[in-house]
Amino acid sequence: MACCLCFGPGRKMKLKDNSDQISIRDQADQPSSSSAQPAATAIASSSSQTVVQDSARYRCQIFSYRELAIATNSFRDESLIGRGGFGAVYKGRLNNGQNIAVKMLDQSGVQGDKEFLVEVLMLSLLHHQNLVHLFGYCAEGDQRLLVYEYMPLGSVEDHLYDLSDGQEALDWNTRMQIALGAAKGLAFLHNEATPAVIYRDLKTSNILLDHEYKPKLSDFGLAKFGPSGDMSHVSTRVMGTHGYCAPEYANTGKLTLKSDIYSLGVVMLELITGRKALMPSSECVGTQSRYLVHWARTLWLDGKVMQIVDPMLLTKGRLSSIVVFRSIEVAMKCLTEEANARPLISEVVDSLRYIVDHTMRKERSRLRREGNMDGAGTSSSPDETRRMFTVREEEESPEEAIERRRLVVDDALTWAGMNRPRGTTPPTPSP
Ligand SMILES: Nc1ncnc2c1ncn2[C@@H]1O[C@H](COP(=O)(O)OP(=O)(O)OP(=O)(O)O)[C@@H](O)[C@H]1O
Repeated sequence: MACCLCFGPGRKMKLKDNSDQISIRDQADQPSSSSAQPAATAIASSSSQTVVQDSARYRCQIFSYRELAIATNSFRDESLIGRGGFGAVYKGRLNNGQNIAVKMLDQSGVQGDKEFLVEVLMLSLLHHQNLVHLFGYCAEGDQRLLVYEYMPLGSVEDHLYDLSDGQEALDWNTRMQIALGAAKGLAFLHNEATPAVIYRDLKTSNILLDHEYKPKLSDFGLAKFGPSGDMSHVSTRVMGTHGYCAPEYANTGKLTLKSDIYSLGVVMLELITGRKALMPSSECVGTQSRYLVHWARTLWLDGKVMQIVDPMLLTKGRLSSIVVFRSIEVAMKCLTEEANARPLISEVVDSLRYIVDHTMRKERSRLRREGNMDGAGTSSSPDETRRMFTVREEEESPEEAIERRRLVVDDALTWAGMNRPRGTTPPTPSP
């Protein structure tokens, strides 16, 4: 395979990969590494003979191995911040003071080279506030390294499971903001890139957080261009992560944008439940399956909404039943078995925006009622929170009460019409 990066005049950038073309809006930030050389000249991959050619508008920079060794203190263990399927990840600092994360490919062979190249190509072209920024790469001899902006709060996974002593659980609002940011990143890939990009590996360990918990998608090594022309899907070898793969993709290898929507539904469930996509068997009593999706769906269909919610959230302040109900419903729609019935990413973004706005409105009106702006974020006891979980009508303004009833009726109708399996009753929030 030979592919080259080339950019035409004006604000559009184009990628040619044989006959395929991608054009996206150029929203790139200037890379801040002064030590890196200017634009790419060539990546020659021994196995695939892939070549990335130079261009004035190609923002990705080449780093020397020596430069990155200096930045990471010779890749010492103290600089190691994580390890994934691609290889080890190190924290480093460039000469200009810029913090970086350096991923070192330890997987030799065609797959590793391919993922390296796809990552460079995709992230060189795709720039959005919810995608991690790739500063550049190093391809010297057999060495393959990727240089990213450093994300100080690590991955979302690091904040959901196995918390260290004293580590605070994420509150509801932050979790929903993370879901919204991840959905916006996906919306950019699905709707702004032409042809669309299927991310293919959405999971909590691939959503990184900046210092304000703003989420950014990382790891584009498995990303694919979406179907072109009349094609409804891309056929490909099934790759991804257990627990996140859409059923039709896992079973047939047919990949569509809706496969990403399914994975987003799984991520939302993880944020809401605080449970892993593939649960330890000790946690899934009552279902035969270790899949979080099956566990949550069983409770949802039984109307046991409260049991789905992460108990840690109940210690972190008030939750509105409408908002919780709505968010689980959005996740469940994303997780519909029939791919075509899943929502578009734009619809998910709208729903999540509503959830985030509604949560903030509720919090503001609570603070106003209490006349205590300093009370923001104060914890209540689990019992108190449980008591407040179901919003009492007298606490609502008349408009909120009307809105709440309208939502519940909408939901019941939606469920009765679309999702409800025969013989089950539509779920209602349990007290
Ligand atoms: N840009 C970054 N800034 C800060 N930490 C990072 C960055 N990139 C990766 N990490 C850390 O390194 C860990 C490993 O990341 P990596 O993307 O290599 O693997 P993964 O996504 O966890 O797993 P897999 O490769 O199997 O999908 C992450 O969980 C994260 O904690």
